[in-house]
Amino acid sequence: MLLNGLVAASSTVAATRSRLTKTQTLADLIGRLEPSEVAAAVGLLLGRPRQGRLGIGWRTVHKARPEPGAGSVLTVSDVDEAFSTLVGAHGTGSAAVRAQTLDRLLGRADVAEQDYLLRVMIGEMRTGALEGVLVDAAALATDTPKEIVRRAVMLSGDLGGTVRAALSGDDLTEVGLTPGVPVQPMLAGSAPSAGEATTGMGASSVEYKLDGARLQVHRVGGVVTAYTRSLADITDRVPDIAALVATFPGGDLVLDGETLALDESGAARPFQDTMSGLGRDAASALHVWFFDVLYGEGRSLIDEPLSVRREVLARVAGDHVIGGSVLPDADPAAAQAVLDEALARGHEGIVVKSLDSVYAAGRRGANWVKVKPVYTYDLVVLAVEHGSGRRSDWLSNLHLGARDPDGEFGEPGGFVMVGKTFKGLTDETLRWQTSHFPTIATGDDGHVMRVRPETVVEIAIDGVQRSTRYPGGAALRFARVKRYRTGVDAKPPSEADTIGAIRQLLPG
Ligand SMILES: Nc1ncnc2c1ncn2[C@@H]1O[C@H](COP(=O)(O)OP(=O)(O)OP(=O)(O)O)[C@@H](O)[C@H]1O
Repeated sequence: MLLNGLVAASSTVAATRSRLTKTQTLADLIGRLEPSEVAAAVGLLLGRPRQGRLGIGWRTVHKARPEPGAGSVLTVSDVDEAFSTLVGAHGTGSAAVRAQTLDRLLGRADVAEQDYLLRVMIGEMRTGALEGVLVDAAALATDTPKEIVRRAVMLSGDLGGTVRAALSGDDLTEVGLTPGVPVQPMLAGSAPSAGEATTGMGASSVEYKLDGARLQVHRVGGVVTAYTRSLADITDRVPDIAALVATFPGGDLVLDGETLALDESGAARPFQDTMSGLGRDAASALHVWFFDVLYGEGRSLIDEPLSVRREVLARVAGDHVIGGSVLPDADPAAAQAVLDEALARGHEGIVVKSLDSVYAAGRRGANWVKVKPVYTYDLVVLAVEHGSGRRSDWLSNLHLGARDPDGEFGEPGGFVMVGKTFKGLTDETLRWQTSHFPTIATGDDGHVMRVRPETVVEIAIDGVQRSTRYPGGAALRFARVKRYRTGVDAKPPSEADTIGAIRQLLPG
């Protein structure tokens, strides 16, 4: 397929708010792709080349931009090949190879194609929200139920591969959970109180919500591998946990849990300590509690109710199962008692889970509901101001954006500014952000450095007020930085909190 077909489809998708039009446009496009082009095309559409990061900054690209060509000659495969050359170039002479590759590629592209490629190459494409639409489009193009495509993507962790398999006529229902292949974790919705979390839930498991880092641990043929929330392999940073899981009874396993640093008295330590434990070799202070099992006793358990999974978990992980209580029916007072107990032990809150529910990989829903007494939101840094006074050498004040998936207040899939903060930044965090943001800068007027919207930061607030200054009509009150969602605790911008969630806190 010619690149310009993909660029045209992509601009149709960006120009409409109708999910149906987006889906149909992409379904048409998918229907015209050769199976061999699918992975590259999906990568281009999502702004995430299948080769991974191309290591090209906006400066290089702005310098490198040659005169546009006539267009309509580049194919998706040409682009894919050029990207492979770019990531494959190492060592002496690699700079010249990269410059030449870039020049050849862009010299054959017209203006629209150049713009598209540049945005993909520097990672400026904001299409995280497109993943769901692509799943629907693949379902439509191959006449497969959406749920089946979605499930295959979650279980294989590979959207491009799933679309290719569907196009080639493979039976996607056969894609199952495979120990060793990490799956998107199930996520929690939220409720303002224990009472509201239990409403309508029926029998539930009310668990402590530990303020650590999510860990998915696989054991295959005795070999243990641990993954973060965003499915990065961190086995070598949690050797004690890997050794512990190696001693659990039975064969292959997939466990879901939380790792946390504890002090000598057994009390939870601040979140930063967990992170530095993961960062250094001194991982011995890290403990782990499991709250779910996805594979065990010789079979996949994701379609079993939580009640069954918890029984297996108790047999497999024994003392390492997370604390909490099982409630036979909705019982606000009992759930509140578990919340009080969790807070008294220094935990963040509780997660109330329906005992009837299956493990819905990658889903945030009503079957897991978290309750935390402090409001925290994961927002995206849109820009950062150069500091003044004591902070004049640092990048300090952050401009914070909430996700706007439907384009209610701007571009669909974009971000709406809801506030600024320089509170809560430690010297270490200031140092980190001062070196990080220039690597993703898209412009700098000497006061404000604009950055690609990809850094997620967890912000605590006291509330939200009406605002005429910000386009979403909402401004954060007393925003302060809790932590960056990077590294082991990474969260992608496509999962940041939405402007809708922030506006829910508006008074009256
Ligand atoms: N008992 C538990 N059950 C499920 N998750 C738990 C539990 N204890 C701690 N967690 C953590 O809580 C997270 C869900 O809550 P929360 O939303 O506050 O965290 P998050 O990482 O910001 O967001 P997300 O819900 O998007 O994962 C899980 O990802 C997991 O890391």
